[in-house]
Amino acid sequence: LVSCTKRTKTPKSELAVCRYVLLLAELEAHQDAWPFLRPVKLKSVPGYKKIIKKPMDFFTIKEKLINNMYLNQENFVIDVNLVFDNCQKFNEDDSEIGRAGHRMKRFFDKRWTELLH
Ligand SMILES: Cc1ncccc1N[C@@H](C)c1ccc2c(c1)OCCCO2
Repeated sequence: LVSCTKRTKTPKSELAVCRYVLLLAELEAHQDAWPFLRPVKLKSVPGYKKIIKKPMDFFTIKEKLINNMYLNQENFVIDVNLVFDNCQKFNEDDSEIGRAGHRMKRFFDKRWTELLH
């Protein structure tokens, strides 16, 4: 993972990267994270490729984080929210995956706010 001590950035964005790394680790460890840990296999989920224009998952977010592809915090939050928006679009609210998505979104929103203060 990104070494939080690497002095390649201004201290402010360095702290931000540590915040994302921490938060992402919490998301991945959450008991309801199972549908979101890896990219959806488009061949094993009929309709997903057609309906979801921009697939996203926690592993892909981690890779982007490690490759320093989040130049500002907005892009990190945009990708995390993409995971949950895709989930709401494809899954019924009253379904296993739909409910997991709502719980994960609530958890993320809470932790994101806490980490900002
Ligand atoms: C987030 C999401 N949204 C819509 C569909 C799937 C997913 N997640 C993927 C990883 C998944 C979860 C459960 C699955 C599945 C695949 O394989 C097909 C068989 C049933 O079990």
